[in-house]
Amino acid sequence: MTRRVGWLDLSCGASGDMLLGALVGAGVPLDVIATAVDTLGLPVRFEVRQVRRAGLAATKVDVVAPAGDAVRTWADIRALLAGAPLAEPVRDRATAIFAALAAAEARVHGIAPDEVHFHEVGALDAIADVVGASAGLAHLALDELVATPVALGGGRAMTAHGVLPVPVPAVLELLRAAGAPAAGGPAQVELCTPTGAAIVVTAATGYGQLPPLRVTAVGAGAGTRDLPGRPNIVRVVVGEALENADGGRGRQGGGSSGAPVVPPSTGRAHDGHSRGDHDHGGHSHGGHSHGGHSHDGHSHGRDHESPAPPAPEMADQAAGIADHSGPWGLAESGRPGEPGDLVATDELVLEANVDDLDPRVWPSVLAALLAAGAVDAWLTPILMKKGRPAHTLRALVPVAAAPAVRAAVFAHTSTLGLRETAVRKHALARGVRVVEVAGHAIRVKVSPGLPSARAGDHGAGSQDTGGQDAGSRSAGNQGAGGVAQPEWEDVALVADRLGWPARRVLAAANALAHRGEWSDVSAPADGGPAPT
Ligand SMILES: O=C([S-])c1cc(C(=O)S)c[n+]([C@@H]2O[C@H](COP(=O)(O)O)[C@@H](O)[C@H]2O)c1
Ligand code: NI
Repeated sequence: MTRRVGWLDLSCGASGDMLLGALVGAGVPLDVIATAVDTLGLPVRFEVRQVRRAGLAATKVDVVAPAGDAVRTWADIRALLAGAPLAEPVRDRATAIFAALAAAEARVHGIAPDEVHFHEVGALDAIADVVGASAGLAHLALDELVATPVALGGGRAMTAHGVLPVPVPAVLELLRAAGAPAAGGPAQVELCTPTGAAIVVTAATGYGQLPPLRVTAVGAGAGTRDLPGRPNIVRVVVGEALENADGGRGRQGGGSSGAPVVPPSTGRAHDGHSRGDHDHGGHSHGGHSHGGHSHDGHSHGRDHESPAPPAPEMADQAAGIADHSGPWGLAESGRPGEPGDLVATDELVLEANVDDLDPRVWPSVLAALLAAGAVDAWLTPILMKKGRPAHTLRALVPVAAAPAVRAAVFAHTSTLGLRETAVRKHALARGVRVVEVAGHAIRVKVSPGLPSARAGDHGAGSQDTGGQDAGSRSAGNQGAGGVAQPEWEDVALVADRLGWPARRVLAAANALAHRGEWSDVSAPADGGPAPT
């Protein structure tokens, strides 16, 4: 009998939405996934679109869920899964995935599994990822699922626990418990999330390179961000095992597909959902405070990844990823940037005058251009030929992203043409630091400014007027020529979590930045949106 074998390429990490995209890309009907998730009766839905990641076509699955979802306990989720009319294999696998997450959280925080309160990983979109992936895997009906070692990334991630080192503790614990192979890097960002790791270690029957297969389907699941130089995707390959393909070579693991597959080292049964090394039994639930951190919000950073950036600003904007070259980015010469360096890049400005688009469409146009790789996109009201009120749409675009942004302009607007101008952009070398406002991390973009601007600097705060405006021009201990800009998305998120007016959070972040009271975090958090 033909054995159906799947292979996961996790060389760019793993997250729930990337795995879902890979499954859909490999031919799992979205309906199969959506129908399973619908049985839970949660206010979530899926959106699927085709995108490009570093030039490769990939399937992007987004879980659309209301913000501000409640924290759930392991018991809440277990009961939700137990009570839903799910197919048994789907329920079993989803329960096993969350059981693995609960066991990992419990160990990391030194509490019992029943005391675990999930934050991000218990949010609606994570539940949809887990149940959807379980349904997709059941649909593929694989006899084996082999995974490459998972790329973990590095640096720091901003989470409901505050700023955590990457790999985050829950990911490491999931890997340890499953005996799964992994490696740090290749980028200094969070490449593998707890949800991604939990799905992988629960579903994988072994680890290794692509087994000998007659390939029948290939899917590429996209992460949210398009990162220069490295496709931010998970790939799944499905095929029929070539049973004699090892030509008599011994096999390293229990895989029957002929591949040198290494089984997980814990000796668990590989039925796809049996995890003998965890205590996932029925429990009662108590309160829990995760290791003294505050947990009153959610951040859903799901993807990751960065190449060695050609221009730090591009990396900043595309991915919220710090450069790898030192705290101040790469100088024009290519050497690690020093404070005061100007970093120059060649980019394009794409523009078109448009007089016939429904004005309600414009915000989605700007969003689409940014998603396609534009560094910035903006509108200017104009009066054009024939006295018509209209808009000029402009996008600042790295050369490599121009094809995707051009395509997005034509797809999302009514224009029949566009103009392009080559521009040279000069950006101050900058780094990313993190300040904490009432226990919540906020990223701050920091540059000491040009030496000429710092010439009259007489030391930190010497020219500062205090208050919230001063924070943006007087970058902590960098002096009056410097710049420190709190990330607005982080400020808004923290304001929401604290129930404070955003201007109060902004003022507090600016004051901390002005005093240089930040942590030396060279990689920005990945839990929040990319810095802009
Ligand atoms: O939600 C919880 S409890 C949580 C725990 C941990 C630990 O490592 S402990 C980390 N995180 C971070 O949340 C985001 C989202 O994760 P998903 O798996 O839901 O995509 C991510 O940055 C995790 O590192 C959450
Ligand atoms: Ni945790």
